[in-house]
Amino acid sequence: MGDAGQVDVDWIALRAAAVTAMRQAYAPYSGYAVGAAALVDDGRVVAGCNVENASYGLTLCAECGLVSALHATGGGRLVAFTCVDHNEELLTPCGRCRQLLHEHGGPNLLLESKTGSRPLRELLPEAFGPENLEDQ
Ligand SMILES: O=c1ccn([C@H]2C[C@H](O)[C@@H](CO)O2)c(=O)[nH]1
Ligand SMILES: [Zn+2]
Repeated sequence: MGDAGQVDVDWIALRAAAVTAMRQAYAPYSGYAVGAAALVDDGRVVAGCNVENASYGLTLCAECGLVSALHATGGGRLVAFTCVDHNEELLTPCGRCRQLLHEHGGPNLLLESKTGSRPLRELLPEAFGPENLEDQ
């Protein structure tokens, strides 16, 4: 972490972790391997790959594995995220995964893009989140 809440992100290292995860993908049905990696607020890097199923609708996106890894290794908040496909090209998370990332990183989570990075709030404006369930 740097000053004033700024985050120093090694995007190259993060992308390398996503590529490593992508190579572990189980995607025999779509043939579309995905790997995701994220920097956690304590400096850890967590990653995940997509895991498909013969019952297609049960497919787990790479982001699902990443969130599971986040909690399995100690929890924390996601601060920076990247995701690559089988060509090692950046991909934008599906709608469900934007919501998933919002839960664990909030609207300011940085997502790598071809032109730098952008906060999740730009991809998921006016998100529904945990704060909506307060004061019940
Ligand atoms: O954000 C996304 C979008 C798609 N996929 C996976 C799901 C499926 O296995 C394959 C094709 O949709 O890509 C992800 O892992 N993350
Ligand atoms: Zn998804």
